[in-house]
Amino acid sequence: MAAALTLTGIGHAFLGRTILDGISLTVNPGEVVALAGPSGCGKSTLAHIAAGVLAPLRGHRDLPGGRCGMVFQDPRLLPWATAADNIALPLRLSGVPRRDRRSRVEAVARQVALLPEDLDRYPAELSGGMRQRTAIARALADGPPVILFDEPFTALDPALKRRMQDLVTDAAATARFAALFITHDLQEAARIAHRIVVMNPDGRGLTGECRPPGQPGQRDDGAVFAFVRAALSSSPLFAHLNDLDERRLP
Ligand SMILES: Nc1ncnc2c1ncn2[C@@H]1O[C@H](COP(=O)(O)OP(=O)(O)OP(=O)(O)O)[C@@H](O)[C@H]1O
Repeated sequence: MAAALTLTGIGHAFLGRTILDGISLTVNPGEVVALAGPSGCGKSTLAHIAAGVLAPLRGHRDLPGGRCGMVFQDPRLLPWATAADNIALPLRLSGVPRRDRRSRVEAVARQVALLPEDLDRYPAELSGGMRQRTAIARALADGPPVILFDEPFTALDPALKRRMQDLVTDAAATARFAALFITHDLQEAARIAHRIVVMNPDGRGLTGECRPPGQPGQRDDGAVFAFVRAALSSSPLFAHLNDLDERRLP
């Protein structure tokens, strides 16, 4: 099976300071890969390289499907456009005729549980959760083979966070996109991912990876808590996950 996203030997530096080095990673079609690592290790930089919005100084990015969606912590909606028009943006950019856009917008809105009346609202009229649903619907709209999630739920309260995680799990199972989901929350990774990849704290290479038992969407809370407790207390893979090096933070 050809990978949906392959990063090979990625290296990057800002202002002469190496941020990433020797990062190689693949995500297969239909697979949700959580990318974990301590704050400041370069996860967002890697996501921007994977999305193609930042050219790496070293290494190669291969995205055979050509397109990818992105969801950020800040939903980044156009404030002057309704939810429907925000969701339709990728369709408009790829030249889908107006008459076909509405039905596609309604279909992805249903997938993220937005109601028809929400679609005519402007971002300022929507709650934080509804705005993030709109951002996810926008990422799904043109059916990209890969979606990159950059800590999308970090700012949400725990109940909403769980609901959004379930939404991603359901959408990934239905639409079969490949997802690279960046998070420093191991519990989140353990709920939503098929595979967890851990970055070294200094961004130079990967520490390793593991597969939590079971499948996303089928792990109950007990299984998730047991995995996280064992991982944080005894696995060398996660020993530095909660380290904080403020010199590497913006
Ligand atoms: N445009 C930029 N110019 C200069 N330095 C940058 C730039 N973007 C990021 N950095 C630096 O690169 C390092 C890695 O940042 P990045 O945001 O990729 O890490 P992260 O692992 O996503 O962090 P967090 O988990 O806190 O979001 C940080 O030290 C940051 O200050």
